[in-house]
Amino acid sequence: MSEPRDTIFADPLGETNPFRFDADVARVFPDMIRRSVPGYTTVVSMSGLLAGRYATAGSNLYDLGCSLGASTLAMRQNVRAADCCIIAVDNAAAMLDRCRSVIDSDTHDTRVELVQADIADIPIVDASVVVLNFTLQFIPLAQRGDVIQRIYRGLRPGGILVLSEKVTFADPQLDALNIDLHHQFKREHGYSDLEIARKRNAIDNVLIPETLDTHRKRARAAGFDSCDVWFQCFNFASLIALKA
Ligand SMILES: C[S@@+](CC[C@H](N)C(=O)[O-])C[C@H]1O[C@@H](n2cnc3c(N)ncnc32)[C@H](O)[C@@H]1O
Ligand SMILES: O=C(O)C(=O)C[C@]1(C(=O)O)C=C[C@@H](O)C=C1
Repeated sequence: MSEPRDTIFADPLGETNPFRFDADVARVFPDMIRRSVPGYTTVVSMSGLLAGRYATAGSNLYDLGCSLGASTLAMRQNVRAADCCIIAVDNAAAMLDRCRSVIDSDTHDTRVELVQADIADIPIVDASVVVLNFTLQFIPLAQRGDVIQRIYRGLRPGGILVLSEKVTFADPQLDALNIDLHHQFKREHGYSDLEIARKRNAIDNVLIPETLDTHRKRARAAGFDSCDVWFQCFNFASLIALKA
């Protein structure tokens, strides 16, 4: 069955309110994110591969900001370690409702728990893998250090954080170029200039991107022994951070 198409910002007379993960967004989310985030499919499937490699028996795996469960499913399909539990967290009821039916129709063995909560509040306990795919960017800047520190503390030694984000560049020319390339990517995936402009306004001050350097420094400050980029396409990147 084909996914419902994202036309949320297509109406020239529509109001542009701040972006929210409501029922309208939840309905079109798979199409929206695939046509909006260069490399999304690769990031999700490689999150699964990494989860398969780092999951240890009896541990928890977290998918923080799970949306409709794409990364949860990728992890579930790859985990071979015994007695693991994937804890998928999102604070948007509309996203979690749809996530529940996605997970219910999947037949892989690893247990999945869905939790409606703010990732700034949930305890991270006995984890081998934590995935934060395109979610930290929505957390207030002042809370981000604490979120990463709690993840570090909740990971077992040998555990991994996968952190994927929209990023900015300190060099203004590179920043402008990458924003432009991202918009070209969206145009080539069928979004009009109007839709691109309206979405840009809607996510302004809602999605706050940072530089890769800021992400690396925050991970180091939280205690991670190694952290660097494993994937990047334009202004979207994914990092791995390792706890020795
Ligand atoms: C871009 S989506 C994440 C995509 C998803 N990780 C995937 O791989 O398909 C961001 C998600 O983060 C959730 N979110 C935003 N702020 C949150 C918070 N403070 N606590 C929990 N979830 C949050 C949103 O509801 C949304 O579902
Ligand atoms: O930056 C943009 O233009 C986006 O559309 C990106 C983005 C994201 O990275 O989360 C923003 C909101 C939606 O969740 C889907 C994609």
